[in-house]
Parts: sequence; C-alpha cells; structure tokens
Amino acid sequence: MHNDAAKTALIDAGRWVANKGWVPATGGNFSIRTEHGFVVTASGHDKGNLQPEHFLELDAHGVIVAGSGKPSAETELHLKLYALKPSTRCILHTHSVAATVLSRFIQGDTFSVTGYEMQKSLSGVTTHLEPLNIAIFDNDQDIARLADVVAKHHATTPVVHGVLIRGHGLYAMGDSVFETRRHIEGLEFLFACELERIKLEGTR
Ligand SMILES: CSC[C@@H](O)[C@@H](O)C(=O)COP(=O)(O)O
Ligand SMILES: [Zn+2]
Repeated sequence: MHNDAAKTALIDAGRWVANKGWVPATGGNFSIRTEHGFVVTASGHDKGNLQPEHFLELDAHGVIVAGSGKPSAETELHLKLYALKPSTRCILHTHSVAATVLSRFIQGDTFSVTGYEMQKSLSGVTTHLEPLNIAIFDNDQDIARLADVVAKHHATTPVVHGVLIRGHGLYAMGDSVFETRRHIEGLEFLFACELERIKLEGTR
C-alpha cells in the first residue's frame, strides 16, 4: 500500500474505532506496513480525528523518513509484532473498557474462550468448540522491554490475532486493514460477552 492510501485507511479506521468508544482521550495508535516501510500515528493526537499530518513514515528498519512530531510512544511494539508475524499488514491498538477491565480481572496470562460462534470472526478459526486464546502481558512503560517479553512468549506460543496488555488495551493484527478491523470487532464482542457472563455468574 502507498503511504497516502495507508494514511487515509488509518484516518478512516480511527473514526470508526472512536465511534465505538474504543480510543478515549488520546489513547490508541495505528500502523500499516507499506511498500517500503511503515506508516504510524504520531503521538498524542485524538485518534478519532486524525489528519494526514498526524502520521510519520518509517523505513523498513523503523527509522523516520518523513513526517513531523514524535511517532507513537508504542511504535516499538508495533515493529516487534510486524517482525514476529511477517504476514501482518495493519496493527490497531485500542483502549476499550472491556479490554482494560477484563485484562485486569483475569489473573492468568491468557484470555481464553470456547463456545462462542463469534470466535469464527477471527481468521483461521472454524469452530466454537476449540478455545480461542489471546495472551495477556503485564503493562510496562518501557515499551522495548514489553516488546521483548512479547517476543519471548511468541517463541513458544505464537501471536496470531493480537495481544492484550493488562489494564491498558488490545493490539489487534491482520493481513489487511479490513482483517484487523474485523479482529477488533470480533474480539470486542467476545470481551463484552465474557464481562456480562462474569457479572451474571457473580450474582448466583
Ligand atoms: C491516553 S494515554 C495512552 C497512551 O499512554 C498510550 O497507551 C497510547 O495508546 C497512545 O500513545 P501515543 O503516543 O499517542 O501513540
Ligand atoms: Zn495504549
């Protein structure tokens, strides 16, 4: 994808995800793998109202080649995820209430669900009968260190659709902007269902 098309696609994705309420304040950041590198959101903007000047262009090594401002504070995690799963072409990071609360509520290191038809919204999933697992990593303000922890985990348990960062949010990945958006929507549906289930079971 060309840089300008990537920016347009991310502006559109930002408007969509903001309308869903999944990027409050200046939370969230987005990127696309382009022909020669990456386009990533600049830090600190309202991701629901992005403009073409709110992006930086990086080369294939993550070095800034165009744009102003600072790249997203979480750029290193984006770059690591692209390196871990080379088919990834778009990463959208969101801060929904459900992802934030559930990732804190679950004490283990995995969000795991079985029995939901909506699991099949995630690429490669063909049945509700198999568990769908999304790894949860403890939040860390040292993004390079967090990216290394994710990479270490990936060596034994590959990251497929995305990761949750505890008390922080979701990093969703896909081989196109469309697929990443679908992964976010499917996962958010599953997070919401699990939150409702936990609340109901808590009243029993
Ligand atoms: C509103 S605080 C959120 C940030 O700390 C961060 O987690 C985030 O998602 C956005 O950071 P940014 O540097 O704008 O890409
Ligand atoms: Zn964030």
